[in-house]
Amino acid sequence: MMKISADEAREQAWGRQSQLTKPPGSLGELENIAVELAGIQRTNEPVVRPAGCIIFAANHPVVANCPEVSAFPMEVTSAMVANFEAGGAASSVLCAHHGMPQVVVDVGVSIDVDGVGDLRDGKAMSMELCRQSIAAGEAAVRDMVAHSDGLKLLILGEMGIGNTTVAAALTGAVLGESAARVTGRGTGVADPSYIVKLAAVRQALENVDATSAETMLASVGGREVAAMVGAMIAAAELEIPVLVDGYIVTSAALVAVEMHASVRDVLLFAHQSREQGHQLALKSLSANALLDMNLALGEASGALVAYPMLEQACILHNKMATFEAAGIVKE
Ligand SMILES: O=C(O)c1ccc[n+]([C@@H]2O[C@H](COP(=O)([O-])O)[C@@H](O)[C@H]2O)c1
Ligand SMILES: Cc1cc2nc[nH]c2cc1C
Repeated sequence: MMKISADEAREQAWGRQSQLTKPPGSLGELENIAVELAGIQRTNEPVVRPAGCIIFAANHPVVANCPEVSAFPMEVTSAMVANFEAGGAASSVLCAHHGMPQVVVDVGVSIDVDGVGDLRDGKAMSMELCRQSIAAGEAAVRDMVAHSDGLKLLILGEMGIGNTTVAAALTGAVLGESAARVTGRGTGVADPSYIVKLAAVRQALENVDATSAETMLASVGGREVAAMVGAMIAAAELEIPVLVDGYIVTSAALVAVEMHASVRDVLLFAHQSREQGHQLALKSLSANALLDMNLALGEASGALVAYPMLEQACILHNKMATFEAAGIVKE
């Protein structure tokens, strides 16, 4: 298919929307989605099939050192990886339903936690490990593209007990927000644990290396978040739209956009998570999330629920009749 410039594609797409048999603007957000996808894909025939879903999984030393930050133990991360592979996780069920491949990439589920520092002292990862994780994310996208018949949409998700603490620390660091404004309940921590979680995020924000987005990622991030940063950078280079899931994926988006502003152009935001910090992150990215369904699961579930809306936006854009073709006189 002939590629045109992003501006030209958006202009043509708005032109087509205005000719379709509907009052102008009556398909609301579906029109914006179609035009946005047209711009990213640089065509007036946007499509989201074939789509692919990558889940990055990792554990976090902070959970070993301070288990109160999550309502679940870190063993659940590996158990859930097995559940994805067996097809029993929410996102596996939805991927199978959509006929979409789900690839699970282990970027550090088995970690050595003995005597290892964590995000509370600004030592979540060495810069070397952080860069390796970013590279793993980039490689996963390139691999998925190589094994697909022209990937048209990338859905990113994560699995990692403790990573709402990571997302809170990163969001607080990038946005300069307080721990209280970015820390939520994650998997459902009760009040006494929430106080400990809040203190962990506060400590991380005191010790974060705020020299650059990358140093923030290394000092208070996590491997799966770094991998998603790499995945977004690769997708932007390949002009593949990315449907962003919840709070943790959005915290990766904050970092990726700081590192490469052009990443923002390929991102669409599926939903507003229950996590309070997510709203602040979305606002700072000028993102208009498609759904607000009180979801707090992660693993790409919200993006997979929103996916049919993208598909419908495309088929309406490509297949509806124009006024001229239908012989309807507008005025
Ligand atoms: O994506 C979200 O907004 C989201 C909100 C709450 C929880 N999660 C998921 O739950 C896990 C992290 O929760 P926690 O309490 O262990 O930090 C991790 O595996 C995420 O996929 C995800
Ligand atoms: C059971 C379970 C499933 C998940 N999926 C993503 N994060 C999760 C966290 C838990 C605890």
